[in-house]
Amino acid sequence: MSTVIKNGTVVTHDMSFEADVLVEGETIAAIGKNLDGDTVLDATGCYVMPGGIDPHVHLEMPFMGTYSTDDFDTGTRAALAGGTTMVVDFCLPQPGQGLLDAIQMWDNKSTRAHCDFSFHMAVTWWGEQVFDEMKTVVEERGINTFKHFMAYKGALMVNDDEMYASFQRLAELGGIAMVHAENGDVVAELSAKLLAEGNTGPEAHAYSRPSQVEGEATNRAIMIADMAGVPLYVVHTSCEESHEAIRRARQQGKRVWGEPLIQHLTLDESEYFDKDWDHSARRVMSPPFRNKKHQESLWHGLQAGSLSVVATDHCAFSTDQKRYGVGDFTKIPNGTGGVEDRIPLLWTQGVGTGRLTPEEFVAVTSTNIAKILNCYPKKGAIREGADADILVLDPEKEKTISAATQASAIDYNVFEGMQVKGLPRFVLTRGQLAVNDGELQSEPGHGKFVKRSGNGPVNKALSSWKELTSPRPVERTGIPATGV
Ligand SMILES: NC(=O)NCCC(=O)O
Ligand SMILES: [Zn+2]
Ligand SMILES: [Zn+2]
Repeated sequence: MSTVIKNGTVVTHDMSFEADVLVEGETIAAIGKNLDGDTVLDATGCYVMPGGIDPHVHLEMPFMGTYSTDDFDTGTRAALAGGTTMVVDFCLPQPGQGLLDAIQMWDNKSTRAHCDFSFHMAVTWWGEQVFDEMKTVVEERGINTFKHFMAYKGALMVNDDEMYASFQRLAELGGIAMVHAENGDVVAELSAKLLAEGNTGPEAHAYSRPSQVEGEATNRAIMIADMAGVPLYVVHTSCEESHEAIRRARQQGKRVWGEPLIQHLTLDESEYFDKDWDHSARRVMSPPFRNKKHQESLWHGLQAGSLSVVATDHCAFSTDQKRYGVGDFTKIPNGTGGVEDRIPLLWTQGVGTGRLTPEEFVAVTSTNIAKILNCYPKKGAIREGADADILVLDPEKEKTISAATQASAIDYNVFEGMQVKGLPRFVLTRGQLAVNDGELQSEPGHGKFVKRSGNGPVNKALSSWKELTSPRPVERTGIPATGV
């Protein structure tokens, strides 16, 4: 069975051109003029691009005494509805739990995925078992990215010595370090002080996490990664201080990437000052939404290339779950949804305004992260042999975002009421039609795990450079006799 997508404009990260795309089975078989197939999808007036990759989601995440509501079934369905064809979740070992054990749990959770997925591993504690199992995780399980939480003290947070040890191990294994960069000690102090002063509402969540805590932690992680000789990926970069650290590091030749979220690009801190407790609590996430100055900085970073990827950190809690924090903002489960809305919102507010070109849009929603994760060109590419993960985006199709019509399982949407122009006409996941003329028809269980080997091109380059520039003893002649 073959499918041909006809009459569209193919957009890749570096060029656009008119061509048909032929899909045979699960992969792209040909790109060219006048192609034929068993099924014809008409892409007249549309852009044909690599399906979105969201490298930061938490599906059924155990967190703050509950589990995030969207699981691999509803979450990946929502992804496809919004033009995303691959998501990457985080395996979170409990303190003392082995990494391979945690992967087993995530394998069990992900059997109903509608689109392809992969995992990052989180290093939530440190010991010999973690050190040993990291090798198996990279070399046998195909996970080359390891996240470190510098926040959530007393829960997921690791300290600098643990982070440095883990980063060094990753450098040996050809892995990539990831960080949630917020100074967890300072956040804990500020939170306790705010609560003691009677600041209990959701706005205090934002007060407890000023941009300095993120800027400081980002700088610290960059320096530790540089000393360990490992590439670094900074998740949910939300502010100028953090962006500035990443920008500077990249200008110095350090291998660092920054990931802004669609939420931070389009929503701001005024959400926390709403008189409705539920409205504000639903938008509690870490880092919190910032002011317009920070927002502009993130857009500029995407334009300049100092920020590389737009993600969502999709971690959707229902209103009832958010209410665990009535009377104490530190108990509001942190997280917001976005996986379904990232592509239409970024197209509308990025390409629609002229901030981004269509090619830059493809780069930051798909191709850049496929390269970073070392699964390019299987993913993130429209080219022969690539997986047929394809988004046909109709730039004229519009909607108003509403919880009433979303695929996500939660009872609200943080983007409620926002107008978007640029929606999927068709979405293919490994050749299977998941969105047909705007209608979702995906299947649970279709999604497969994507293995990603270590030692990608950036790891190889960085380790060569570190080897070349490593400290060496000076060869000397005429060493004086000891002076005693
Ligand atoms: N971001 C957030 O608030 N929740 C999800 C967990 C994390 O990524 O920190
Ligand atoms: Zn985080
Ligand atoms: Zn996250």
